[in-house]
Amino acid sequence: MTTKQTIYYTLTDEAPSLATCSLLPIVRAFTSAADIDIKITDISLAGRILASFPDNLNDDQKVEDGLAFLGNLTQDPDANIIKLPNISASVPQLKACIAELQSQGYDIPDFPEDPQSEADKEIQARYSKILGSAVNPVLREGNSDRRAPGAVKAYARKFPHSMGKWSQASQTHADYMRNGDFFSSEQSITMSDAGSVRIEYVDPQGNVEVKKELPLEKGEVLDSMRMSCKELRDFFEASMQDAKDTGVMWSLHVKATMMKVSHPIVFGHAVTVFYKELFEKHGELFEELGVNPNNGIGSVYDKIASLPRSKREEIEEDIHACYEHRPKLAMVDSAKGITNLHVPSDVIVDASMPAMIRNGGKMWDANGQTADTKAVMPESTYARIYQEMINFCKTNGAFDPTTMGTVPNVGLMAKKAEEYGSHDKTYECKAGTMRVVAQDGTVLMSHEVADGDIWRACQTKDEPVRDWVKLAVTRSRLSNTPAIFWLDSERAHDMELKKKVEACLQEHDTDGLDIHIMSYNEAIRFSMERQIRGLDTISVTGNVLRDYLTDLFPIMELGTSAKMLSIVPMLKGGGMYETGAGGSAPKHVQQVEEENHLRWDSLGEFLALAVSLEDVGIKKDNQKAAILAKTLDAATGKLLENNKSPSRKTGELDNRGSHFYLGLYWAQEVAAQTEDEELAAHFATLAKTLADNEEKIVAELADCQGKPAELDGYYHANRETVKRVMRPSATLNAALAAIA
Ligand SMILES: NC(=O)C1=CN([C@@H]2O[C@H](COP(=O)(O)OP(=O)(O)OC[C@H]3O[C@@H](n4cnc5c(N)ncnc54)[C@H](OP(=O)(O)O)[C@@H]3O)[C@@H](O)[C@H]2O)C=CC1
Ligand SMILES: O=C(O)CCC(=O)C(=O)O
Ligand SMILES: [Mg+2]
Repeated sequence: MTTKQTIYYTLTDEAPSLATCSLLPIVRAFTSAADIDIKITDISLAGRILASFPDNLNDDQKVEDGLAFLGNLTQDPDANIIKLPNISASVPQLKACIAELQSQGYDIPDFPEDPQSEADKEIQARYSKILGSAVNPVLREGNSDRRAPGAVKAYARKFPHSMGKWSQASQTHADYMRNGDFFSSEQSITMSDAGSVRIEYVDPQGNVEVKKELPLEKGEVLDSMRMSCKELRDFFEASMQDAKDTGVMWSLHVKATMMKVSHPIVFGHAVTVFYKELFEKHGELFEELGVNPNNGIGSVYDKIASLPRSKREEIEEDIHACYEHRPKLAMVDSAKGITNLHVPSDVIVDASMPAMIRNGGKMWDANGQTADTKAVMPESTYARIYQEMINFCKTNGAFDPTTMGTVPNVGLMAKKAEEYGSHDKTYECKAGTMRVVAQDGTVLMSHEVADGDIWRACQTKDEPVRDWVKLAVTRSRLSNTPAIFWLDSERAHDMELKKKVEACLQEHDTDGLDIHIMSYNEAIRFSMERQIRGLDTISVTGNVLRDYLTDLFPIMELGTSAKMLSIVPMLKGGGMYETGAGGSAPKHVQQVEEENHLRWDSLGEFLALAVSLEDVGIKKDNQKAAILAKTLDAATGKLLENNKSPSRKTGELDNRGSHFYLGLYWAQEVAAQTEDEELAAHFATLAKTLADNEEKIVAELADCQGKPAELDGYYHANRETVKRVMRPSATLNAALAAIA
């Protein structure tokens, strides 16, 4: 019996949204034959802004709140969602998107940076729900299972990506705080019963302000920690001085998107320390102009644009004067003069550190040359693993993608676990005490804080931890691979989790499995030692390491994390299939605009779709869906084997061309299978048409390249225009229309 099933496919931003326009018509040609409806749900940055201001829009401008819809859907055991990467917006990105929408005639308000009136405060509150990583935490109602499927690993071995050379004499290193950071102040408790606690601030006079009441579940772990503002600034100063003295380039790596409250503050301190004299001299004016260093030095350029020319030039000269006695800064775009301190969302640690390590420990300087780098990640908790990998590469040389083993990840992610759910419990403090107090007045945790210190609390619920341990045991069993729980003996939080993990493991059959608990440095060394011997090791980690490691290892192994299979088995039974583990690659859109070539690789989408279809097959007993899943995997394997992935070079096969080959191979696979003759017959014609016209279609897809492509918008491009750009082959379009 077949019941119609809907797969919700997200419409996001930038390169993935362009790719969707080309891929979906092909996918729909297949899924319609299995009675599966693919429904687009808009969770793009522009879509989320429009959905937040319905009262400002005409009826024909109003849009559905796609994120709220999908958020509810995660609670449905039948949920089947394919989630592409989306923009996690910094303030500059949000403002750019607002300006674009306004220019298109949407009467939405400006982002009030310093709201005074109640009305402005309300507008800012709506916008702050859209800022940073606002999508993933809503949808991720499950833990994370990310790995490189066999076919992908085989492809990387056959067609290895380039790897930079590592020299033993490399000056590159990770630099982090030794004292005064979150790591050195972490406290943690586990709730023996359900109950509520209060987060309180006590001023030096002893007055108590309740910041928040927090209902907690039985078995929930609650942490609190503090970063000293003074020690952070002293650290930045010393680190910049050391880089200057030793002639190494300076680079800051934070996650201002996901850690959307604490990391922009950290970023802002780096900006005001680096450009110290500038902020000392023009502090008052900057205050008046509304310069916010947390938005980067770009904010200074932005706000001084309206000043009289002579004043502006004076400030620009003062900016340049700062470079004289500071170390070289790593560049995001040396041609355009965009530095690492321009915008907080340009350098995102999970992708930027692996990219540097893959590149022999080098980043780009202002002259477009590569240079050894002091990679600064103030918070030492996780920064230490990068130093371990750097040491390892200095000793052993660069990893070899043709022989190295793989490190898949099982990540604790559900219900905003750990630091990634801490934004609504993060405070930039005044001097006094921050504490967590039980209902009966017992002080459970407490920190002395000084002006400007950052204090935060993190929650980890019991149910996700149990599910995570179970997922680790299941993956270890199914893949016959050792699993390492990365739990640091120096961390209060991890020691609370360790008790739970040990108890939980007792409840599972672990006979014959190789399961360990190790501190981070030990765990990464163990995994890398095995890896260079071609052996695989599952990393079982908390939420931040999930994010970091699922870029770090894939970027070494596969060149990009876009090629990962990324599954979120939802706690309520549904499934979310994320595509890859990387982002939305803004550089790729630029290339389309300039040369009409999209180098985005949709392999993550192909992999996600196959597991999504497999799930429909099982849950709905839909045999056709099961066949489509199997044949899609086979087609993806063939695509990799024949190297039909997009090339980076204009004129060569791009994203659209790789979609054509996927369609061709998929049709051929369905036509060739014998389990369902009706299905085979249905696709035989498509297979033949596509094969007969291969040369013509590939030529049509190449001929359009080499000239600029107009998308009519960046954040909110015109979908009809994008369709024309992304579907330029009349022959392919006709073949797909014929089967519909
Ligand atoms: N799941 C999610 O929703 C995520 C969203 N993001 C968002 O994405 C944006 C960019 O983040 P960033 O840190 O630069 O990370 P990205 O992963 O987008 O970029 C790193 C580099 O990886 C390569 N890459 C990534 N995906 C692909 C792909 N599918 N095909 C080919 N190459 C790929 C590109 O390299 P090259 O340019 O050399 O081709 C790219 O420049 C931000 O807005 C961020 O918030 C980031 C991570 C996850
Ligand atoms: O949601 C985000 O901002 C990024 C998520 C991410 O990097 C990841 O899950 O790997
Ligand atoms: Mg990531």
